[in-house]
Amino acid sequence: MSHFIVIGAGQAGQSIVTTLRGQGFDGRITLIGDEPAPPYQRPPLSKAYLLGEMELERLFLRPESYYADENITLRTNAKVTGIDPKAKTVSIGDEVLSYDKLALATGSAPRLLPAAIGGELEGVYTMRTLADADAIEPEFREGASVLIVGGGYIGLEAAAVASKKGLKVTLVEMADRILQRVASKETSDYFRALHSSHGVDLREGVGLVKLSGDGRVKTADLTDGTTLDVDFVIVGVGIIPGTELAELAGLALENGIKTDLHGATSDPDIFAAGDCASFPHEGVQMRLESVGNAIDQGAVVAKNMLGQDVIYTPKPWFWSDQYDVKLQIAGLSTGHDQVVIREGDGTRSHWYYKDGQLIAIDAINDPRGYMVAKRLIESGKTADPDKVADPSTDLKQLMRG
Ligand SMILES: NC(=O)c1ccc[n+]([C@@H]2O[C@H](COP(=O)([O-])OP(=O)(O)OC[C@H]3O[C@@H](n4cnc5c(N)ncnc54)[C@H](O)[C@@H]3O)[C@@H](O)[C@H]2O)c1
Repeated sequence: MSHFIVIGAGQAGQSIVTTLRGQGFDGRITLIGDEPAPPYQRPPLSKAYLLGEMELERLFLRPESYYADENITLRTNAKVTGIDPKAKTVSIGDEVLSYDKLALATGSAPRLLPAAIGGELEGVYTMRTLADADAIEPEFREGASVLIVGGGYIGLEAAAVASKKGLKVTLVEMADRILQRVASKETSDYFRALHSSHGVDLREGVGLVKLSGDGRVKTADLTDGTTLDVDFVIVGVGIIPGTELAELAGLALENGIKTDLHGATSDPDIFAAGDCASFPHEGVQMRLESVGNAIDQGAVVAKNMLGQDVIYTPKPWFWSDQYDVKLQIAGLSTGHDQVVIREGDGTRSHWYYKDGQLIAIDAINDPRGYMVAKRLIESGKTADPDKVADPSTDLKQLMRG
């Protein structure tokens, strides 16, 4: 009987095994993860879970009984230590498992601050895993002072939770503006104003010089010359794709584990999906760090592991919850040459165009605008910018062109 092994029990790994069974694969499946919990959703960790508004079980992607019901061997707390592509085996310490097809869904790890600037002091946290969220949660005491390093989604979502819980929040972003890697200037402007209105001391173009303390962090020296007293620090300075096993196995790497349009690595029996994997897109090896990518690319990889011929076409979508604001993003705004702002009753959306073509939307409390733009983008259609900007235009009319 064929044995398919999936390394990495996150969103992409779950998508692969679910799709394998959904497609009728009746061979053996082993899903291996190094965390104690079964596959769970990460997005709520920096939002509802941290706020104490979500039970642990609701984080799980499937009830624990699912794996036995679907005859999937779920190995938790198991760290794969090596892959031998010639022998087609995977090692977990001394244990050796043989595979027919293998998928790497090894995700990513948070970038850490160097020990030389205090990154290893107690009270300095990253925010990626359930264990991270559980470790930080007790620090969220009303009146405590937190420094957040990094103005990406991790930093901003953590800042929103901290502010809501009555902490004194300072956030430093080294780049000129928050969200520079992932969003437009217009969207950065909106979120800067939102956080400032909630009392967050948000400093852009400011980095960290050093964290100090006797064992536990007490102060932070910043590049703007100030020194802050801090109770704890959250570091959200980006991620590093999980390529170590692939590298040890001699697989090709390029901006992550290099895959082709089918999600196959340089070894035809080994596939990769999710944060760890790059794929060809418009002349570059692109990597998308998102739940949507993990799910969609995972599904494509599963089908191709079964010998189908499915090509991965990314349809990027993201979301972020901060205070009472829901940001929904479809498409990629990179390279846009025009931004159209549409404002309605409590809604706002930024529509991005390149050479007259709608390429992305950032919708702020505007689920209808998001749905319409997402459909247009995914079907390669566009919408007249003047009509988009006019709040009296019925969104359904945009769909008709
Ligand atoms: N809602 C969502 O979609 C969501 C939520 C949370 C996390 N995530 C994802 O999780 C991953 C990690 O998130 P993230 O926010 O850590 O990564 P990120 O790469 O999106 O943002 C990191 C930010 O830190 C800044 N930075 C780097 N070094 C710094 C320093 N020394 N001092 C100050 N600023 C510094 C960078 O300029 C950047 O703006 C990303 O893929 C992110 O998209 C997504």
